[in-house]
Amino acid sequence: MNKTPENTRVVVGMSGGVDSSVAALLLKQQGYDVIGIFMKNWDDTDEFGHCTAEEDYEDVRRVCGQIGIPYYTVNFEKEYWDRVFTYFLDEYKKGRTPNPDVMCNKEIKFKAFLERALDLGADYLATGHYARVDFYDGEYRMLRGVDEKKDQTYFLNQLGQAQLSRTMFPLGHLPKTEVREIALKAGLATAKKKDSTGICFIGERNFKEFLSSYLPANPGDIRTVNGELKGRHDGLMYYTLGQRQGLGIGGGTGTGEPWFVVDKDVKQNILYVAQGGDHDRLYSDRLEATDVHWISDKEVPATFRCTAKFRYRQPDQGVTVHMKPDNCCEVVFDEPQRAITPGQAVVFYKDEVCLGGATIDKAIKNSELKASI
Ligand SMILES: Nc1ncnc2c1ncn2[C@@H]1O[C@H](COP(=O)(O)OP(=O)(O)OP(=O)(O)O)[C@@H](O)[C@H]1O
Repeated sequence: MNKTPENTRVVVGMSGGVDSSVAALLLKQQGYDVIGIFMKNWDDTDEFGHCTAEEDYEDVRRVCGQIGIPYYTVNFEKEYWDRVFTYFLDEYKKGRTPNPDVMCNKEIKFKAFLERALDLGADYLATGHYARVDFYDGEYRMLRGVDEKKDQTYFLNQLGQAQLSRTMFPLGHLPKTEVREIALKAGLATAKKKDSTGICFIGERNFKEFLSSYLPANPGDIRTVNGELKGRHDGLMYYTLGQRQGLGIGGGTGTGEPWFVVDKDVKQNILYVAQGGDHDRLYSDRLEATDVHWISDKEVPATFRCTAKFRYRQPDQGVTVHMKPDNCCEVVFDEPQRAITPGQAVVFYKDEVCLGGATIDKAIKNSELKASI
């Protein structure tokens, strides 16, 4: 049977936000057999019995009613806990800064959820992500969303051929402003809803309080890069490289500039700080990464040039990638980079195409290399 929109079933991941609402609306208008599914991954009932997932589901219900599509709910709390939250805590325990959104896309949205959608007879899973999929030279490719400010390929870097062959991103070719306009024109209940923020599925939290309820805090010394004692930290897990706020130490001494986190010594439990947001200690020339993943199944050269992002929304940086054994790589930067953070993702691009990504393990200065020869 020839596939037409009418006989193509698409499950849309409905978050109760404007993006997934418009994704579902557009697919329905194109004639697809659309089903909306809301995923619950976290029990977020607070001490007052208030639960944002319930409010979001209420929005999903209203919007699906307006669009005229059936809707269901699935629960992946256990999978989220086992595959995303456990990793999240483990990374913090190691003094690293994890990226739960990347892991959630890999393990939940485009694994557990996609599998469930296919079990329900869907041909595709669609989401409101700002990214595009195309088929070129015998393979699926993931391209950046055309709205540069909203492009979400950074978080989707772990998808592969199997996922992309079953994925639709109906908003990838639209600017966000147009998505809002479409929602307003259609009178969708979520048209004016604010974009979601905070930790993936867990939402906006007092980060310190939240983390301390899962991991014991281990206070220790704050020292300058010259070893001078500057104060006490509440636990290394609360701090990220390049961070300025929340150190509890004023300027006033030395150069008078504010203090920044420049290093963490997990073994000795010391937080290292230096003055000035552009301090030399914050910069590195290359990084080592693990768990390298390529979206294409074609063989990757041992060394190649491309661009990379080391954090979401960073402009692309020129790099040379050297593949290493055991799925590792070394990434050499054209220009020194600030605050390369272990645990975060490095994501590779060739023009519009997202090539894949890896987990940053270590930032390295060229001077360290020379010193060790
Ligand atoms: N609870 C959920 N259930 C099902 N799908 C979800 C859920 N949360 C997010 N998604 C899917 O993942 C996409 C990206 O999620 P993200 O958290 O980045 O939301 P967003 O960009 O604010 O989008 P939205 O406006 O749809 O909330 C959503 O557009 C939606 O398709």
